[in-house]
Parts: sequence; C-alpha cells; structure tokens
Amino acid sequence: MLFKQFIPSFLRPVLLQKPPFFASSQILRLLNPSLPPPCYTSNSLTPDAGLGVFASSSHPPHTPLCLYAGVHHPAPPLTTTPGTDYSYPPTLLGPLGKSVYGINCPEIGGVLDYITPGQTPPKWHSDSNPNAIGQFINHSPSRSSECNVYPVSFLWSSLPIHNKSKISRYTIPNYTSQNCLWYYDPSTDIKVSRSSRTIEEEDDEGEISERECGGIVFVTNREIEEGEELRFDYNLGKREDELPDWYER
Ligand SMILES: C[S@@+](CC[C@H](N)C(=O)[O-])C[C@H]1O[C@@H](n2cnc3c(N)ncnc32)[C@H](O)[C@@H]1O
Repeated sequence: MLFKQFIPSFLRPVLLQKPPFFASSQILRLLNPSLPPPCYTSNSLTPDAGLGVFASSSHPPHTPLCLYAGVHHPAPPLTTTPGTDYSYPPTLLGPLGKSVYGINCPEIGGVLDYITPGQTPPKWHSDSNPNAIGQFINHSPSRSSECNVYPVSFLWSSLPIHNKSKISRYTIPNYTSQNCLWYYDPSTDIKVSRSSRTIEEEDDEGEISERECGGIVFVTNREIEEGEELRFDYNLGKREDELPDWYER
C-alpha cells in the first residue's frame, strides 16, 4: 500500500495517478448538448459552503460527470529553479488573496484556474456548457464515504476531436493562459509571461488545429445515487496553520 507522505513529492504525480477506467468518448459526451447533463448546481448541503454540485440521476463507478471550467497554466520549463511554487503563481492571486478555484493537473502538469484576473474569455463560463461546473464541487476527505468523485486532468488535443463542424457540441470550457504572467521564480526574481495563444485556432475548414490545453474531468469513484452531492478531496498541500477552518484532512 502506498502512503502519500512517504513518497517524494516529485514522484507523487506518477505513483498516485488514477488509472483512466473510462473512454475518452465519455468526456466528449459532456460536450454534446443533446444528452441530459449528469449533474447540476444548487446550494450545498454543508451549511455556509455556498454552491455545490449534485447528481441528476444515479451513476455507476468510473463515470465522467462534469468538467472544470477555466484557464490552463501549463507547468513551467524544467530549467526553472526546483521548488518554484507555480501551483499558485501571482496570476492566480485575486483581489482577496489566493484563488480558491485553482486545481492542480498532476497528469499533464500545471494548474487550471476558474478565476484568473485579466482573463475573461466568455466561452469558458459555464453558461456556455452546463456540464462545466466542476469548479463548484466542495471538499470532503478521501477517507469519507461522502468523497464520491476524483479529478483527472487531460489534454484536449489527446481526444478525438477532429472536425468541429461534425460535432454538435457545447463549448470546450478551457483556454491556455496568454498575455499574462505564467510563473514567478522567487530565487531569481524572474517573472515569465506567456504571450502566444496555442489553442483552438481554427483553420478555414473549421478544424481545431491545436489544443495543447489542459482540462479536468470529475469521475465517480463508486456508485452514486440521484440527488447525492458530489465531493472530492481538495488535498490541500498547506501547513496546518494555513488551512481554512472548514477544511478537514
Ligand atoms: C472551489 S470552491 C467550491 C464552490 C463553492 N462552494 C462556491 O459556491 O463557489 C471552494 C470554496 O467552497 C467552500 N467549501 C468547499 N468545501 C467546503 C466544505 N467541506 N465545508 C465548507 N466550505 C467548503 C469554501 O468556501 C471554499 O473556499
């Protein structure tokens, strides 16, 4: 059995990776407006937790249920000083401090952030795709029976989306960061920006030529019932005194 705390941090993304038990076509279903959304947002059952996400019907284990809307900040190059905290680059700091809507992408590197100052592409808002509501799922520790989904990150370019015009689909709810600070290396005081756009540049035939952009899908870890609130383990890698009051390890 693997115990997270005994695994060096650089090996954790590899050793703790969840096997993808689902087919990529199941992610594409979440782009299809003719299929009923598997979940919806409503007030959380946890008092004062704000919104939560609920299952519209029962679902078997290993079912992708919803996407996480937001901007993908790819991992910085390996030449960056080891230990650079790119999980929370200054781009992710909102006016009230660190964003609570950032999520790590261990399988592909980088982070996905729903609220990034200076980035307001209208298409990644969940109004465009009712299945892009994963950013509203609340926390539960993984040992709890309430923890019923887990996030899996992937590159949109790895999915078989070859001809946009052939797919009647909702909007893909993710972009890569562009024209903004990408990461900050505190040891050298170097700030690096991402300036070029690398995704969803359509050619004349409507093909999506490039989508080196990350996405996250939430997958059931067991059978869940209709109306159950979805929860996953935020697994916040912070010191005890930095954790919010509501957070339970
Ligand atoms: C990613 S957001 C989740 C969506 C959020 N409930 C909303 O309405 O926007 C994370 C925030 O939700 C709240 N939250 C998440 N899990 C919680 C829990 N188990 N208990 C209380 N609040 C929680 C906290 O305010 C946290 O900062």
